[in-house]
Amino acid sequence: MTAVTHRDLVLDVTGLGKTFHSRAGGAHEALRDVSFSVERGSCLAVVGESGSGKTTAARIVAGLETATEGSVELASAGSGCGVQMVFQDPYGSLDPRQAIGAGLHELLRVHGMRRKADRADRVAELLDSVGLDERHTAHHPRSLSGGQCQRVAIARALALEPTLLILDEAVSALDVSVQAQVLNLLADIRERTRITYLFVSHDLGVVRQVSDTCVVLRKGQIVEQGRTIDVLDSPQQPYTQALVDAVPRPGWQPRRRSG
Ligand SMILES: Nc1ncnc2c1ncn2[C@@H]1O[C@H](COP(=O)(O)OP(=O)(O)OP(=O)(O)O)[C@@H](O)[C@H]1O
Repeated sequence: MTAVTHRDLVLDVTGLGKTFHSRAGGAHEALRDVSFSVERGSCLAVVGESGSGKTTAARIVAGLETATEGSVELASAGSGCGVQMVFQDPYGSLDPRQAIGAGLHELLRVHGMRRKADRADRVAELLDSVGLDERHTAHHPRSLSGGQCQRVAIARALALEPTLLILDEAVSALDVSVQAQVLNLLADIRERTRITYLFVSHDLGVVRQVSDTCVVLRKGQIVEQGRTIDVLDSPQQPYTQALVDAVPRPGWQPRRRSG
């Protein structure tokens, strides 16, 4: 048995900085000196309030945005494709004109799977891995629920066997019960495949459930990082404490106004 050693990092981000420049000549520093790493098979959550820089950090790691400073090192992917990303809007990430099965076939074909029979096997396997089946291949996105669409988006991301899967508010648009199903699915996939997750979320309840470690961003800078359970159970910084306090706990009642 090989233990996950400290050196078995899938992602190592060092000193990341990003400044956006507007046409009018203004500058906005979205990230400053952000460093974190993720061990193979683990899940790192990036948390923080709206505008703290979570998506910018994720997009830089995915190669969709360039950093102004710093470096992103990603473990080599073997036969897979490195990084894939799943976004918040399940419908927006799928082609509305294409049936689910045809979309997956095309994706696999473009990535070099020539034989139709091989693709059909892989499509069945991928749908099965996200709790869908043959019946869903003929569906178009609009005839699926939000949760089913997000499962398809995850299947498409997994099709390319990424080393790292970035989930940017990937369950935020779903109802709580559907959210729980997709989170369980992500946990199952991680157990089966040892895939690594970078999980961007403003929802600390979800973050507590899915992640091993977390990074707390505020105005583009890391204010706290460590094991999720430690950070959320005993936050060292007032900002983190305020985020934790904002999460309703079991038994929480909305305050009623008297009179
Ligand atoms: N392309 C861009 N051009 C200019 N400013 C940008 C751009 N993208 C993001 N920003 C700014 O950078 C800051 C960080 O944005 P980012 O989307 O990374 O935050 P976030 O934490 O993901 O927020 P949210 O949860 O609302 O998506 C914000 O002030 C945002 O307005």
